[in-house]
Amino acid sequence: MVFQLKWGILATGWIAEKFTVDLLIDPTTRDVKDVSHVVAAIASSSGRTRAETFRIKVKAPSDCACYGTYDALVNDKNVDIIYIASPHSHHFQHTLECLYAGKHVVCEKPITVNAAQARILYQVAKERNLFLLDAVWTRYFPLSIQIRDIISNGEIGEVLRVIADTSMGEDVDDLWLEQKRRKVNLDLAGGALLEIGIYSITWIFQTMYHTLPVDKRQPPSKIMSHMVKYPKTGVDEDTTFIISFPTTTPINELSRTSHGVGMTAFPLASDPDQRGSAGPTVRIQGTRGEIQVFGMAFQPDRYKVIPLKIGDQSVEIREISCPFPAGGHGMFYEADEAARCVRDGLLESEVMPWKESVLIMEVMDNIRGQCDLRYPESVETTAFER
Ligand SMILES: NC(=O)C1=CN([C@@H]2O[C@H](COP(=O)(O)OP(=O)(O)OC[C@H]3O[C@@H](n4cnc5c(N)ncnc54)[C@H](OP(=O)(O)O)[C@@H]3O)[C@@H](O)[C@H]2O)C=CC1
Ligand SMILES: O=C1OC[C@@H](O)[C@H](O)[C@H]1O
Repeated sequence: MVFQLKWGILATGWIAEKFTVDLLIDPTTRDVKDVSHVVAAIASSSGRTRAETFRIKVKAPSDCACYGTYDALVNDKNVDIIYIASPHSHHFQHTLECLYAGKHVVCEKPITVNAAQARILYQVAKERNLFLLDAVWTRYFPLSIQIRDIISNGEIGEVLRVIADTSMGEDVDDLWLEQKRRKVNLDLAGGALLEIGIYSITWIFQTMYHTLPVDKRQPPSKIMSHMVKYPKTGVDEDTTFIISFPTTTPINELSRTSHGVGMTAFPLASDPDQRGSAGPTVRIQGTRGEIQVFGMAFQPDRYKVIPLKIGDQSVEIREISCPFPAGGHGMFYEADEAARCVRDGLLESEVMPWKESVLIMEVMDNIRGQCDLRYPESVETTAFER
């Protein structure tokens, strides 16, 4: 039996289009036969015409409802789950609105602006018995799953250092002048850390934290950071951080730490020619070898497993390519995960547990706190404003 999930799309911007197009791709093209997706409704706060134009553009069926308010969408009885694609400044309010209306939710990254908001969302989802997913898409890729498995199987030994760089190579003044100004707008919780630095943190967490058995996962023991602000708006345009974790392998009774070095920037590029000439964007370094990930850290397409050479033994390097099937953007993987969780009556996904999602928000709070980046109270608030 194929389980069918009926989606509502909240907001019609850039990523909403990518996600909706991916939802409409036949799942069997990626060898998925147990779940399928229906785009049941689309809502735009800019009016019904905008929602209808979006529906036609993404080629959603003509019986898909189009609304000019988010309120109408959350009250549509034909919708099981809502994908939230508004700016992150609005994720807390929009997710609460959906949960209070009894809808399951997949919310774009970052799930909220701060950890306090995320805790409230997960609490409400729990109380109302609703599924809620932090849609940091990269985690759900086959590439990420394969890499986590290689690490969990011990193939590169204990991971003691991860270096992850998510830097876009975008002119910040151009961002500010263009329609993409959301990314550097303080009022919309802009800045490199929340926009793309979250992917460097994702790589650090999914390789150094998530690969441990649940009862061995420990929060970071220390975080250090440095930020460069964009003078016109005060958001960060370039942020670097070190996140240390306690390890489970003390040396001579002394505690030992592993650490992730994360970088993120708008004006610099981690993969300048987009062909990997500058090297990997993520390096996962273990005591018996290294995994190198190529391509933008949010959408990598290949990786190498490089065993440590010991003595004269020959070393076999494996290079694995993971293209997205059917011309997809790669967002269908998180949708499939959501469908399976809803089908199985789960409230959270094992791939991105609520606890880990909150921890990641705490890390970003900590970095912002160290570097004095605070958003307006209307954005940081934990009050629900109807
Ligand atoms: N996973 C990924 O790869 C990506 C994720 N993202 C995340 O998705 C979210 C949206 O990003 P993106 O699509 O680039 O943003 P856009 O600016 O392209 O779209 C955001 C949409 O949100 C709606 N919206 C509601 N309130 C506001 C408001 N006050 N100001 C502006 N827009 C508003 C609008 O849709 P409408 O008028 O229809 O209501 C708007 O089109 C962000 O949180 C971002 O972090 C972004 C890009 C890639
Ligand atoms: O989340 C993101 O990942 C993909 C990028 O293109 C985009 O700018 C960013 O928001």
